[in-house]
Amino acid sequence: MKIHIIGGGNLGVAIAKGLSKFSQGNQITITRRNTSSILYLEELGVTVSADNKHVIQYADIIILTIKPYQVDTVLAEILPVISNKVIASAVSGLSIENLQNKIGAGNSAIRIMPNIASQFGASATCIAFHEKDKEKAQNVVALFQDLGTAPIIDEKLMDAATVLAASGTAFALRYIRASMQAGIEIGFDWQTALAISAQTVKGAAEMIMEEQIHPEQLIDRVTTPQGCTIAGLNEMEMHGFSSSLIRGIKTSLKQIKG
Ligand SMILES: NC(=O)C1=CN([C@@H]2O[C@H](COP(=O)(O)OP(=O)(O)OC[C@H]3O[C@@H](n4cnc5c(N)ncnc54)[C@H](OP(=O)(O)O)[C@@H]3O)[C@@H](O)[C@H]2O)C=CC1
Ligand SMILES: O=C(O)[C@@H]1CCC=N1
Repeated sequence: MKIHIIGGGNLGVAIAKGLSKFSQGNQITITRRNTSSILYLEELGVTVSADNKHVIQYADIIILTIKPYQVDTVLAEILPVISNKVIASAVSGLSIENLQNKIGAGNSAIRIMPNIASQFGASATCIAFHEKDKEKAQNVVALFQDLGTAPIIDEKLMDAATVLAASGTAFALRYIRASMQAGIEIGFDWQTALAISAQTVKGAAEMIMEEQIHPEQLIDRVTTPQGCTIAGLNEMEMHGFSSSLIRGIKTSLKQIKG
């Protein structure tokens, strides 16, 4: 397929890199106004352009990875030269209905919420679309399945997905950083502490995904009675570990909803 990514920033580049590695047989074009920092993507076989319209008429899927306030400018530029296109938007807060109204009935609006782990084929990309576009959305779903998981969700959960799955990357990284900092305090150099913390999180996530059980069942396997784990966990909870995470996620959601 021919994939046209508009907005070669953090997310757009992660998707382009992921597609070049994990989704064979696609032709990828990525655009931004100042291309100098992403020209290296050409070495991965990705076409880089400052012209949003460059080969767009051949695109099977157009992916929007621009900021909300950049949408109208970009659409004004591309709409005169496209018709009958699938436009997959990762723009946070932009509803399918709003995008569909902007792009007209001749094109299809699909909403996607990937995260930057797309680059490593490890994103959790939530996807929503209207029933009329069910068939056209299948290519988008298949594409993002190559980049990790791609659950189809009800659009009313899209803002929640943004926070859980996209902002969630930063939340998980902050846990890893805190764990690393503690690791330094108890005797490791930062590199060793970081490597141990990251691998431990990866191992925990793999167990959850493999066994598909409640985390507390796995936690129970680690917490030896009178042992160090339960002592540490209880101390963390007394200082608001879970509640601070929950409050943070709910605050992020409020920020999107405005
Ligand atoms: N970062 C993330 O983890 C995630 C982000 N999102 C959403 O994705 C969108 C992009 O986020 P993010 O990648 O972080 O933002 P960035 O600012 O990193 O990327 C946006 C890119 O768009 C380019 N751009 C701006 N105007 C135009 C234009 N007229 N034509 C073409 N390109 C343009 C900018 O480059 P230049 O100025 O050179 O044109 C910039 O590189 C946002 O809506 C965000 O909410 C969603 C999920 C995860
Ligand atoms: O922070 C943001 O607004 C964007 C959306 C999710 C991740 N980054």
